[in-house]
Amino acid sequence: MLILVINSGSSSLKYQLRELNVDGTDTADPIQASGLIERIGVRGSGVPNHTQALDEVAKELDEILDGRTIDAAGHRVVHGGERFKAPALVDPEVIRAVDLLAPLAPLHNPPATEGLRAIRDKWPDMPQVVIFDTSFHQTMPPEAWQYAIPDRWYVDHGIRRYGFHGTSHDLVTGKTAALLGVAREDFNGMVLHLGNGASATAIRGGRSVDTSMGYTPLAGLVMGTRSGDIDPSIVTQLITTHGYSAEEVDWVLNHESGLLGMTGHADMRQVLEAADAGDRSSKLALDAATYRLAKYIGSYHVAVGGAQAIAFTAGIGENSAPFRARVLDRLEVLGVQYDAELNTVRSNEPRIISTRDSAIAVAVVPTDEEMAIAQETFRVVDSSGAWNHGTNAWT
Ligand SMILES: Nc1ncnc2c1ncn2[C@@H]1O[C@H](COP(=O)(O)OP(=O)(O)O)[C@@H](O)[C@H]1O
Ligand SMILES: CC(=O)OP(=O)(O)O
Ligand SMILES: [Mg+2]
Repeated sequence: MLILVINSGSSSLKYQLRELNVDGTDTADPIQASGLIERIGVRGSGVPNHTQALDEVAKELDEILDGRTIDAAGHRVVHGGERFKAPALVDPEVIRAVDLLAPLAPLHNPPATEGLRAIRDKWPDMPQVVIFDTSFHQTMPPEAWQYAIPDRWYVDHGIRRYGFHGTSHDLVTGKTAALLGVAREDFNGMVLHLGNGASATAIRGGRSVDTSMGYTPLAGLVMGTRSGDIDPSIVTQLITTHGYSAEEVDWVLNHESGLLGMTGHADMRQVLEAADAGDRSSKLALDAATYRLAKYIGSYHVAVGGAQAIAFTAGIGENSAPFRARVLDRLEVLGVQYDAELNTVRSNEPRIISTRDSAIAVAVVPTDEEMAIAQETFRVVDSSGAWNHGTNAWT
């Protein structure tokens, strides 16, 4: 079985071609091809839109496929609104529904629908599945997702907390419960997905009950280029008093803030290096990022009714022992104790880095969104009987 995984970012397209066994499990060497097309729609890049980017992907794949056909495509879609609580098999109505969610994720959903349409046109018989970053968080109770704003803004515009990175939070929740040897339904804890975009999720009974991103992926933690939480009046003041346009403010908060805004570096490795070399703004940025994360962990300890574990995942969470140490040092008051040596061990396996006496276990658990998307795609197509071989998903 060959599954094409597509992750359309606002100006990039990542893909993986993965091979699964006929029962939907990974083969020994599942990644058959992978690639990244960047700077889509940026002037002078030569790739004006996601449709053209997919043309390039198709060309690259043609050589690797050598006559074999792809069995299905799975797309990461950032925003599924309230409608999509689970992955869905794509038909024309689903594409339209994703399109209608564009106002909630103007940078992310339009490229995703462009990708869905491009694949439909190129391989009309190939079943496609959409997997949403928001789905996992649809279990949050209203007290967690409702903002204290007039109800009509929710009713008329869909303004509420949605949350993102759900595919990763879901996968890591399952792996962490397994690592602890507890049933997923009995697992309470937090998952910290710390990549370029970063979010923390409170997990109670194996489900999301709160998460740090909000209406959009701009809210919450200090990220590579995003501010995370700020006072909303900053936005209105910049526009009404200081002459900025709404577009400029939106751009700066999403692309020129966070670590980049504070230090000149969006990449955590560079920030850590500069801080070690004595750079004051980098030290302050690390303090701000770890302080805010520690505050979220403290509040989620309350939200989940007492955490059994804290799981670190994604680029920074999996790879940066110094960043983890700086966060964990702030959690002593919760009885968290970690083993400084275990923290620095490099491994691709889920592992515990806390001491036996720690009141809350601390785990490092690798995520793999592409693997999860491929397996979900298989499961959805398989259970709907839509494997093409003669049938056409579009008729
Ligand atoms: N060894 C490391 N030490 C510190 N940070 C790291 C390390 N490896 C990766 N990172 C950080 O991980 C982040 C990227 O995470 P990743 O999950 O790959 O992001 P995304 O999928 O959102 O692009 C970057 O900030 C990068 O600096
Ligand atoms: C939703 C989101 O923030 O995604 P990413 O981390 O890939 O930017
Ligand atoms: Mg990511």
